[in-house]
Amino acid sequence: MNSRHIVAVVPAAGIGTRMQSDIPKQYLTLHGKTILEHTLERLSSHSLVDSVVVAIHPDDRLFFNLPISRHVKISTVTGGSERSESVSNALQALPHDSWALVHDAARPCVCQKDITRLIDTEDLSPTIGAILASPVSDTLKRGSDGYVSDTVDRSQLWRALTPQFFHAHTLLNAYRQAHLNHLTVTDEASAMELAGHKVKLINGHAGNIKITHPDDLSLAAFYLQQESD
Ligand SMILES: Nc1ccn([C@@H]2O[C@H](COP(=O)(O)OP(=O)(O)OP(=O)(O)O)[C@@H](O)[C@H]2O)c(=O)n1
Ligand SMILES: C[C@](O)(CO)[C@H](O)COP(=O)(O)O
Repeated sequence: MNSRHIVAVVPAAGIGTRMQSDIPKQYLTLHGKTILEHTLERLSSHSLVDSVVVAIHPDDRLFFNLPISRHVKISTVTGGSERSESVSNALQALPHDSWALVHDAARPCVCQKDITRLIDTEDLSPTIGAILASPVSDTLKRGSDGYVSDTVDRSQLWRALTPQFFHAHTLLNAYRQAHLNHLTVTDEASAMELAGHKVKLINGHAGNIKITHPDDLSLAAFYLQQESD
């Protein structure tokens, strides 16, 4: 039984440059709902999630038109110029001793079973967290000037997914330390690793894709359909 106070932190303040769309990708529609609505519905409906804090762009005029923006569990903070800043802004708003379940708005296909397995990971502590991840199954090449320079041993490589689950105050301090050291981190685990903490790898559903490029939309639509079947 989980006695922790768990807050889902949703970085949703990006502008989706790589999607090349007229609006930020989290507001594109799949199966009649925005990507952000799909994501927030899955997090806010999870029985182990006590509340949700969404980091939205300062100029975002779309979020509060969504009915889910009025969900009793959901509140917002202003995002920053980088994902790490958006997450840090949300972490500062959390009650002391919360646990942060950080999940990209751009990952609407996350399944509830994976969220439960991540939260229920054994032996977590303020200095030991856990992330969903997927083992690499392709042969990986390092490239230089358009040619293969070498083949990377994939046997111990994983793709980091989200959610990533950490003690909120420890994670905030880790992000602050990375920022003070001018280190760019692209996920919560990187900040925690740099701070010398441990991160458990929890095998997650490969369909939990991050919608980044236009081609990802049809794949996400497929995986969303699988969940609703
Ligand atoms: N300053 C930022 C940048 C990103 N994000 C969020 O972090 C998640 C993962 O980032 P990414 O996929 O890179 O989204 P964008 O930054 O919007 O995409 P791009 O890099 O193509 O602009 C997304 O849900 C995005 O909204 C955020 O909250 N604040
Ligand atoms: C957090 C993340 O989704 C883990 O794979 C990834 O690092 C986000 O990267 P992005 O460039 O901000 O999309």
